[in-house]
Amino acid sequence: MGTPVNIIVGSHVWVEDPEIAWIDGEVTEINGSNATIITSNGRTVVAEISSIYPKDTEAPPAGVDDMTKLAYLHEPGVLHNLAIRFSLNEIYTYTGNILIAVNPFRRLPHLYDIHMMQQYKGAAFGELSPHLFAVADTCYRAMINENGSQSILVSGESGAGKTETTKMLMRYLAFMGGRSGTEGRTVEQQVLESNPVLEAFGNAKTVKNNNSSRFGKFVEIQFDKNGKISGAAIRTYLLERSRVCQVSDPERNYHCFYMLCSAPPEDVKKYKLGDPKQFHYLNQSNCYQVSNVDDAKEYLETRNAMDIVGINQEEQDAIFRVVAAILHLGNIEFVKGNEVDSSKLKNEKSVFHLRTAAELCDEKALEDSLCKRVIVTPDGNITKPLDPDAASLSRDALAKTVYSRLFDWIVDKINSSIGQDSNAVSIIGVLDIYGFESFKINR
Ligand SMILES: Nc1ncnc2c1ncn2[C@@H]1O[C@H](COP(=O)(O)OP(=O)(O)OP(=O)(O)O)[C@@H](O)[C@H]1O
Repeated sequence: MGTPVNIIVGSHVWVEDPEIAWIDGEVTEINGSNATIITSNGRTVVAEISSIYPKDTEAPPAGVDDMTKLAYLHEPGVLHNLAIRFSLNEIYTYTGNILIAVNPFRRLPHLYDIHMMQQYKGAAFGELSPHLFAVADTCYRAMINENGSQSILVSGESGAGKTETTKMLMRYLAFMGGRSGTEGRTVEQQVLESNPVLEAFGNAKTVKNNNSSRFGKFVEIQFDKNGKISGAAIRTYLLERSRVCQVSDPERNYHCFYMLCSAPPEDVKKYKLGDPKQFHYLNQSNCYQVSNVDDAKEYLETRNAMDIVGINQEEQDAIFRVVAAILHLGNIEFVKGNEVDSSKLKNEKSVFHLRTAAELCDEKALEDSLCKRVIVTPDGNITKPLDPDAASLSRDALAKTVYSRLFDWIVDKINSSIGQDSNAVSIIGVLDIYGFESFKINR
């Protein structure tokens, strides 16, 4: 990336800065492979020539809307251009036909209203300011004109704004391909309405994002020969299972657990729940609340969203019984049993939680499945007791499996209620795959 050959005394350059990443300055001296630079904030810095980059002094003060127009396409040049545009409330910038979005972390409703959609409808790519509607519009037109399916990939680190972007893309596609005057709710409405349900079960508060999707999602919008939406399917990938039984400060488990603990008193009583602090799967972290989120309200809204996507009351009750059973399962503790390397339930409290979790199945079978392992041999099955640590591990494995199956079941249910069109002529797929975090220690 570096072009050290061009750097001479008097060159305007970018040099690394510990606080603001890159700072501009002027080279005042060159000594072997080092350059002395006076930065624009008045500091004198000595840096290796190979680590400094030329600055385009003729670049427009408001930046460029397509990064391919930059004289130097290097990291400081790109970041500087995005920063200037961001300071002018321009959160979108192109690099060729790729759209870069910088998360504004505040609502900008004027960017996404119906007037904006109307402006982008049919406009050539690059004719108007960079916008995700331009990407969606190009995609839709390519599908119609070339009679072929299209995909949009939304990628970025956690908290970058992928899910919000995906929702806006879907809104635009619904605006273009939505049917008007049909009876009942349209496919596109149903897809958008399924978001709160998926988020309740698949999103959690993380260090980077209070509403982080812990699964990847591929939304497939199906179109008929007239370019109208005729069906849709949501496919999910890689739900983060470990979160169900392991959370650490300042993160939370999946939203649905806290919602259920904050449900109206009759529901809390029915599922034998209470303060989230009582539950092992929730109290490993001290974070129980998310700022500006009312879990009690979210519970009612999730129930309402479930009604809308076609999950009936009986099914909703079954779903929440499973969620509650997982919390009870997590509170079952084990101590050493009478035999060597065996385990038994620790106390009456553990018996209560086992019994409650077992309301979904058989109590004895559940206890055996946690405290014993069945080994299949050619001579028949051998049952081996498990020590308390191994029993806790099998409890956690069960919780994770039950939760991920519950999640898959909910996704299937949403899909069957939205309805797929087996005669669809083409599809537009939007892939929103969750951001991977880079920690000092990756677990
Ligand atoms: N275009 C936008 N306008 C306003 N706010 C936004 C926009 N994009 C993102 N945000 C804000 O940033 C937050 C995080 O965005 P989002 O959940 O879409 O990130 P993500 O990339 O999907 O993260 P993760 O991978 O963790 O799920 C949102 O809750 C919202 O508050």
